[in-house]
Amino acid sequence: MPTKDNISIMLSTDTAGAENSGVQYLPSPSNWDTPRSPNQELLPLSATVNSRDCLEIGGCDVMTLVERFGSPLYILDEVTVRTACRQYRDGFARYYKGDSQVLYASKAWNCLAVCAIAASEGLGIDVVSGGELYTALQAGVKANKLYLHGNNKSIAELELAIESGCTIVVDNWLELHTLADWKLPTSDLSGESDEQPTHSTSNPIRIMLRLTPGIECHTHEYIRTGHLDSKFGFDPNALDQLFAFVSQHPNLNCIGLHAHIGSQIFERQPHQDLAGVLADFMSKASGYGLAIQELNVGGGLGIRYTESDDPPSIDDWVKSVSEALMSACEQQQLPLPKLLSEPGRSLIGSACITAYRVGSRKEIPDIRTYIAVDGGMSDNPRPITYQSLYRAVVANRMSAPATETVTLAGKHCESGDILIKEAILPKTEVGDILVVMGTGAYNYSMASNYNRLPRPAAVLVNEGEANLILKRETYQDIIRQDCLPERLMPTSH
Ligand SMILES: Cc1ncc(COP(=O)(O)O)c(C=O)c1O
Ligand SMILES: N[C@@H](CCCC[NH3+])C(=O)O
Repeated sequence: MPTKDNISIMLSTDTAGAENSGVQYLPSPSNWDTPRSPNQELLPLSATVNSRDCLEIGGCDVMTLVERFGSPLYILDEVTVRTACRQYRDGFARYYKGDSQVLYASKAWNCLAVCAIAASEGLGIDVVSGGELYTALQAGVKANKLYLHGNNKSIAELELAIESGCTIVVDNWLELHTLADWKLPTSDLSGESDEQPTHSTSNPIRIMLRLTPGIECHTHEYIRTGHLDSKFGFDPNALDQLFAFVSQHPNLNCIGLHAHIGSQIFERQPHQDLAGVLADFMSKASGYGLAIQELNVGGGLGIRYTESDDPPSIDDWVKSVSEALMSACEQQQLPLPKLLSEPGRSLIGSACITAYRVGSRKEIPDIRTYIAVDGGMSDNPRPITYQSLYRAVVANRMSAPATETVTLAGKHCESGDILIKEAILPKTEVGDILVVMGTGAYNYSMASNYNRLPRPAAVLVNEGEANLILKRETYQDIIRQDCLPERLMPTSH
């Protein structure tokens, strides 16, 4: 965390042209005592600049981390993740008069260490596949805090969820029928086993229903989910049929309703509207005898990727959602349900940076200068997928004034492999460490081996210590799943 000593170092380096150098992105000193909302910062909360003019995260010099762990390197700041978890958790405890539970939407970054951190802060985990569920279980997350999503869950995924005892967020009729007809284990039917059946009418399957709320929000069309024309959730026009079906199947224990409207949202109104819509749905469900105990408003709060992004703070978002749900329940004279939320990006996005080494430079007079780094769309597919904007700094010369506009390119065999189209940077040299900020969400989790690049390592930093949380892949890892039929072996040629 920032200390008085490194505050003065930072101030001594930022006198010349700080507004135009990497130093401009440091969290503001006036807010260091009361941490700012992580989703409103470009750099992690612990970011400082040391006497070598190098960026430090979690008390670790980024240059030194790259020398030790190689590049590209995801660097995750523990303080920032924990701060975001606490701001959500404590915010709901403060503003919402009923019970609440924050679930980390682990699709943003699912791995053992991140699941373990979220769980240690009292959060549950939202998983969206057998792989994410397995990881969370292996990280020691308790099944009663796990919720399985997915619009096309396989039988094997449902089995894992039922066996482990996590809650299933049912998305569609096929899944609902499958669960309603779920066979009891044969051992239970024969009565020969002492083992408790995983479910029965006396121990029904715990489900929630995902409903499409019909709410539009302003975000990229690929990451909008709450509008009627969405592949996710039950159509709100078929609620009578849905609630009637669920109420007639005693081996389904429907404890709650869920909706999620989209991701990277800066407006507060859509989530306030959602709280009202969910309260309406809950009231309708009670007409069918369904005792809904939990309402889940999903995730979606955006983060600052560039100076012009202006998301509400976590605290503001939590307050407005809590107040909206309390007021909707009061109007409809409903008891306050347990309020669940599922933030992903705003919990982890701003906690991580990606460090690259600068390589080749190509100057095309009067057109553009390309600077290439040693990663690209395989470690951060967001720019090429959603035209997402990022900002970068040169980590080993944080106070050097930015003097040129360049295009930051990846190393993939793809012209669209551009991380930042117009990066304003100091003149870079081969070997400089270029840091792209805000890469905690949907970077590692969407990473690929395109062009057979090994996926980068990730380190967790805190108070001067760096722990590896993901090993860098090797070439052996790259061919691990390859099979070479015998007739193709070199000796048979
Ligand atoms: C069902 C569900 N919950 C939670 C999230 C997390 O969203 P975000 O990362 O924007 O908070 C998503 C992603 O959009 C989602 O689909
Ligand atoms: N992958 C998207 C977010 C999708 C969230 C899942 N519904 C992104 O990178 O912005």
